[in-house]
Amino acid sequence: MTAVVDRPGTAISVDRLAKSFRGPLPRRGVNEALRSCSFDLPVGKVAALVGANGAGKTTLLTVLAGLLAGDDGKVAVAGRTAFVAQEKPVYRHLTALDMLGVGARLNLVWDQDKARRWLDRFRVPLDRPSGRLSGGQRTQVAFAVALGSRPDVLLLDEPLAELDPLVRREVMADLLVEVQESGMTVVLSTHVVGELSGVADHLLLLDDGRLVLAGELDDLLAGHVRCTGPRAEVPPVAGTVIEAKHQERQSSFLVELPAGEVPRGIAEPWTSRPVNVEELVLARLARRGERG
Ligand SMILES: Nc1ncnc2c1ncn2[C@@H]1O[C@H](COP(=O)(O)OP(=O)(O)OP(=O)(O)O)[C@@H](O)[C@H]1O
Repeated sequence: MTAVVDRPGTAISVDRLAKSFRGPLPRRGVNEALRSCSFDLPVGKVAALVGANGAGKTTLLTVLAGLLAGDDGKVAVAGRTAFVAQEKPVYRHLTALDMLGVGARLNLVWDQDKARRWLDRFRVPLDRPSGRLSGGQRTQVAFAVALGSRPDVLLLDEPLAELDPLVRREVMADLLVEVQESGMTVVLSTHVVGELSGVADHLLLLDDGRLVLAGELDDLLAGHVRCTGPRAEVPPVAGTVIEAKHQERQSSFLVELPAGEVPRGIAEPWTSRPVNVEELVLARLARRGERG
């Protein structure tokens, strides 16, 4: 079971969490979905959980939500959680308003106005059976129910998948307002990495069940640099090469700087520039592909 965080200012604390699934008979191989994952997330932050298909994002969110037990390690969450799962539960005959009624009955704390405002804001038909709502509208119903329960920690599994680009932006902007007003903490898994800037302030990057990046986004970005210069086998700065691209006369490296290193200017003809979240994540994910 998920424990309660006892450190003030920490919303989620995960320490060496491991979770395996057993494959089907007769071979019954073990699938390590999470391998010794550790991170802390402060209260009031928005963390983006990214990783390739099958990296372990849903498994981590499900454990954080208290719906699945880890095999090893510790998980602690401060306060009440709400979980919007990837497959939105559809009670086909219940309308959006019925769903709010269910939310009101199932939750000890319930804010009907907040839930209702979300449905109105995104123009969700209130009295149409859920089975006849679009995928995006069903997502909004799930959001409304989750927000109505006034969670301290909101866990969202690919919430943007069924929303059009404009609505995605509106939903993220409104969620940020909720975070600012309520002090809620959000963890959202997503493949839409290009839209994370200005939304997420923390990044959790899973690679085959391992948490390979975890921390404040600005710190993670500052710990990497892109160097471009004449064709070379190694970059002009110390660190771990995350990505190397070579053309006939030019090389470009994305380098993770040694911990605590302040990036210094590099000698001409090399040039360096900061990396953005999209290229950092894509380079990390591609690295996995190269390793097989
Ligand atoms: N109930 C289960 N039984 C067996 N294996 C499972 C189960 N749930 C997940 N897995 C496996 O655990 C690994 C992690 O799955 P998970 O759903 O957490 O990944 P994900 O990062 O959310 O993927 P996606 O981006 O495709 O949604 C995968 O290899 C998956 O096949």
